[in-house]
Amino acid sequence: MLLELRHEHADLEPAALKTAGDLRSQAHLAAELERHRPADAVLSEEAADDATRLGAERVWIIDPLDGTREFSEISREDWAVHVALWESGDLVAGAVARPAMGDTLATDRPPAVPDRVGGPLRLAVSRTRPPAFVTRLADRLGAELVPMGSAGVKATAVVDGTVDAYVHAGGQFEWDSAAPVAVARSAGLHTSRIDGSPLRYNRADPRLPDLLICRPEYADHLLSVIDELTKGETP
Ligand SMILES: Nc1ncnc2c1ncn2[C@@H]1O[C@H](COP(=O)(O)O)[C@@H](OP(=O)(O)O)[C@H]1O
Ligand SMILES: [Mg+2]
Repeated sequence: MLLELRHEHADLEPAALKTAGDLRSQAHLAAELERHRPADAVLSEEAADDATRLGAERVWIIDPLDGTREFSEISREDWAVHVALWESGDLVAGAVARPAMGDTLATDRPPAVPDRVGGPLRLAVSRTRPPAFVTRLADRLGAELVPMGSAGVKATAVVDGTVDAYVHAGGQFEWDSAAPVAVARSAGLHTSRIDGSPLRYNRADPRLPDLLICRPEYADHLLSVIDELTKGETP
C-alpha cells in the first residue's frame, strides 16, 4: 500500500508524501487492529495517546511509517513499518516491514544473523542527525559509520549482518524501537539502553531516548566504551 502510494504520488511535495504515508498506514493498521484485536490498547506515533493503555494487559506499539523522510525520497529504500505487541510487562512479538527492500522481519520466524565477514566494526547511524557521541565512539573503536534512515532499518541492518551495531542517543520514542527490538531479540542480539539497563515499554512517558542493539559478543566492550565517553555528559 505504501509502495503504491509512493508510486502513484511521486509528483507530490516531500512534505505531502510524508503526511499521506503516515495517514494511510495509520488508518490501515488501526482498522486491522480494531477488527482483529478490538480489546487491545494501541500506542502509535500517529494517534493521540490514550492513558488506558497503562492499565491494559496487551498493547500494540506501532510506528506506521518509520524513516518518513526517506519514504519521501523516491529512490530510497531505508524506511519501515513497525508493529510490536507488549504484554504484561514486556515485548512479546514484533515485525519490521521494509517494503522497498521487499521483506519483513518478524519474531514468529526469528531471523538467523549471518556470520561476520571481518573488517572494521560497522555502526549504523542516522543519516540526517547522527548523535555526536556516536561519531566519537566510532573514532575510539576504529569503527566505520554506516549512515541510513529509519530506526527499524538500522536495527534490522544488525540482524541481516550489514552492520555490527546500532547505537542511538539524544531522543526517540517507544514506537521507534519496540518492533525493531523485539525482532533483534528474537535473532539473539543484545538490546539495551546505552547504560546497559533494560529497555522498558508501555510507560506513561513514551520517550525512550537511547538504545544499543548489537551482536552479543560486542555488547560488553561497546557498553564500557560508551560509558567512558558519556561519563559526566548527556550523550
Ligand atoms: N533526536 C531525536 N528525537 C526524536 N526522535 C528521533 C531523534 N532521532 C531520531 N528520531 C526518530 O527515530 C526515527 C529514525 O530516525 P533517523 O533515521 O534519523 O535515525 C525517526 O522516526 P520517524 O521517521 O518515524 O519520525 C525519528 O523521528
Ligand atoms: Mg519512527
